[in-house]
Amino acid sequence: MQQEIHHPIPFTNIFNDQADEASDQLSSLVSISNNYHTVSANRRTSVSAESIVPSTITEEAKLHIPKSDTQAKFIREALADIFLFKHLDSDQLHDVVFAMKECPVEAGTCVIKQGDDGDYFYIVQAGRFECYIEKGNHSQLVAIYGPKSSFGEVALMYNSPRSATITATQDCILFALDRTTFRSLLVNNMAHKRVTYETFLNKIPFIQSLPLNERRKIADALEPRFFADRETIITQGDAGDYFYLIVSGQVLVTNSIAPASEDIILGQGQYFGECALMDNVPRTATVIARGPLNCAVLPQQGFQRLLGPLFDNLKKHQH
Ligand SMILES: Nc1ncnc2c1ncn2[C@@H]1O[C@@H]2COP(=O)(O)O[C@H]2[C@H]1O
Repeated sequence: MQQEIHHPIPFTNIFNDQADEASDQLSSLVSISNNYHTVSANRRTSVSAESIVPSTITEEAKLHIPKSDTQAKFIREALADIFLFKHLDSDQLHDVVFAMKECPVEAGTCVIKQGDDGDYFYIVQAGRFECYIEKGNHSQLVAIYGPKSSFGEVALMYNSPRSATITATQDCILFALDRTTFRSLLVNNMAHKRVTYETFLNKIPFIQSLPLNERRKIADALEPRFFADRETIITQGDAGDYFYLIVSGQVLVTNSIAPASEDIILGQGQYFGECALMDNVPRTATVIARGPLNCAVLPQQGFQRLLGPLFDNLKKHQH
């Protein structure tokens, strides 16, 4: 059901358009986040960080914002759950932790406005945010973010406009990572993963129909998972969490309620785990590795967001 959203305060872009240097951006963030009602709503028209070569950020240019041990621990724990950061080494994670700036946000503040340029990636330290996608005069609630959740990565990853509007529903505290640091650390990693999965995705029938940029988004969101022979990947009755694509190897899909003859074997380029995620029901079968198995998985949120438009198609191709 669609619902109307009324912003308690008129939206203002809480960041200005003059700060090309990451350090300038962050100092603006601090002063502006305390004073967001009065800030100019001008959108940035150019973003210098786009042209950055990922590995060329110099030691001098790196931000180092002092943190308490508790703050650093909190950010590390939050990053550990965010797939984008999973491939960073310990030095890179250290850079992320100390580039993040703590920002208090008052209830009612619109932190991200759909359609704007992206300037920061956020981790929620405290409080609650709502994420809406605006279509015409309506806004649809698509996510709620609490402590350790993150948002704001899409526009930074793809140089695209903000894909949703995000508003604080109570007084909150965010950690914000500037665009320059985000891209310098993550774009290299993403490029590598994209190359790895793009060719694979191009061979999967229901994904082939998507435009190139959509296929790339899926490649970027996939995470590798490896399983040993006979390892149980999914247990019937459990809640759904991931969608699995088989990169190499085979699985046995078995339904304890249906007769054994219903068991099926899936191999390279096929997928499983979609039913529970599409229909929001418990896992409908148990899936076991048949020999060593290499999968690429999409977490539930990414699955809904990236493959949502293909659900009809997915159902048609269902085994
Ligand atoms: N359907 C969705 N479900 C969850 N989060 C979303 C959804 N659409 C957009 N977002 C988040 O909202 C953010 C808005 O800014 P970005 O597009 O940079 O990054 C986006 C994601 O982090």
